[in-house]
Amino acid sequence: MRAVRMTAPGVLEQVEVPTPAAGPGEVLLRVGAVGACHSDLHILDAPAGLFPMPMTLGHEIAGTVDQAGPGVTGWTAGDRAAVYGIIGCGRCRACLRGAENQCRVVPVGGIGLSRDGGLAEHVVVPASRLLHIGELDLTQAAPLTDAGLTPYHAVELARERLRPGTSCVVIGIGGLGHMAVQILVATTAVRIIAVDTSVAALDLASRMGAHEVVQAGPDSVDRIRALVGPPPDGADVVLDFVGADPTVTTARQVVATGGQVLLVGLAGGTLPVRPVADEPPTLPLETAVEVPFWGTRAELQEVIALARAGQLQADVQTFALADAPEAYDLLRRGEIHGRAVIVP
Ligand SMILES: NC(=O)c1ccc[n+]([C@@H]2O[C@H](COP(=O)([O-])OP(=O)(O)OC[C@H]3O[C@@H](n4cnc5c(N)ncnc54)[C@H](O)[C@@H]3O)[C@@H](O)[C@H]2O)c1
Ligand SMILES: [Zn+2]
Repeated sequence: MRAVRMTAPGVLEQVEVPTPAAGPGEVLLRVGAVGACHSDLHILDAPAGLFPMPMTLGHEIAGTVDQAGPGVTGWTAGDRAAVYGIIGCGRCRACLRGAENQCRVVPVGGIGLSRDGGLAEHVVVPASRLLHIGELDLTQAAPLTDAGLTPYHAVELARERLRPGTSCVVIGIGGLGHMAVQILVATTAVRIIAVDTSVAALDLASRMGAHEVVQAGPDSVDRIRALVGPPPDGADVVLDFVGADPTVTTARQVVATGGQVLLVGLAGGTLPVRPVADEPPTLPLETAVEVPFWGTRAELQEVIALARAGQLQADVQTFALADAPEAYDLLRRGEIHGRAVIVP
């Protein structure tokens, strides 16, 4: 079969590999759609040794069951499914309460992270990772599994503060951010302020229901404060889907006293958390800082339900498998709006 693999650090190429077979408890899936996540770029850029190599990338997968391995019940050939990408140990305290995204044994275990992913004609996944998608299109279902699930989980973590009448600043309106805006619209009554460097991304944010948009630049802190109020007032919640120095700095300067910053983006920024020693403090008093990672299977089921109810729809741009390297180049240059989805 054809697969797009990371063959060396930074190198993504289409190669021929043997079609895998489903082992006990596993399912062979014919891949229908795979989202191109910015995390794949971080994986490509990571130093050798952090991730298996060569490895087929792609952790945002939807497809059709081709073959169920020995012992699999409940799934048969032809069933359509979305794939929950995390594979925890299944035995630690976190996994046992369903928080496989906090597994303490396999911290970043998953499909396309620690084993071959979905940028291929087929992928083998544990049957326990499959979720039914009803009538949803595979190109719509795939982005739900990360671009939908991760912001949904972040919003769940912030639920306590996202009361009616509060404000939420969403930084980075890309694959995850444009889903975050819709999730906030569908599940809260907060005022949504979208921030991005790109005008096209801000247009997308407005279409998705953001109440105000701010183009990121030297004056973004002042412009956001003009909307949410100056310290000690500010945004009740900041969702940072970039995580670079300029965005984490913005986040800590616009978050309200008693507010919450959720650092989702992995762009290597540093967020100093030393409220007592600093003068003035790096973060307002009583600020919560969280570092969400992906989400739980139960949350993915809710995300799928939200999409089936017509309240969450990825803005998708599709590419053939052979064009996956081009899709990632465009993503790196900031020229993908919404989510690039590869259709093998
Ligand atoms: N924590 C997790 O579980 C998790 C899961 C998935 C992705 N991620 C990470 O989240 C980040 C976003 O992923 P994505 O796939 O949505 O990426 P994306 O490339 O689709 O979107 C990024 C957006 O951020 C905007 N942006 C870039 N620099 C900016 C700046 N300085 N100020 C404001 N906006 C800026 C871009 O214009 C773009 O719209 C990545 O770092 C990714 O690795 C984390
Ligand atoms: Zn575990």
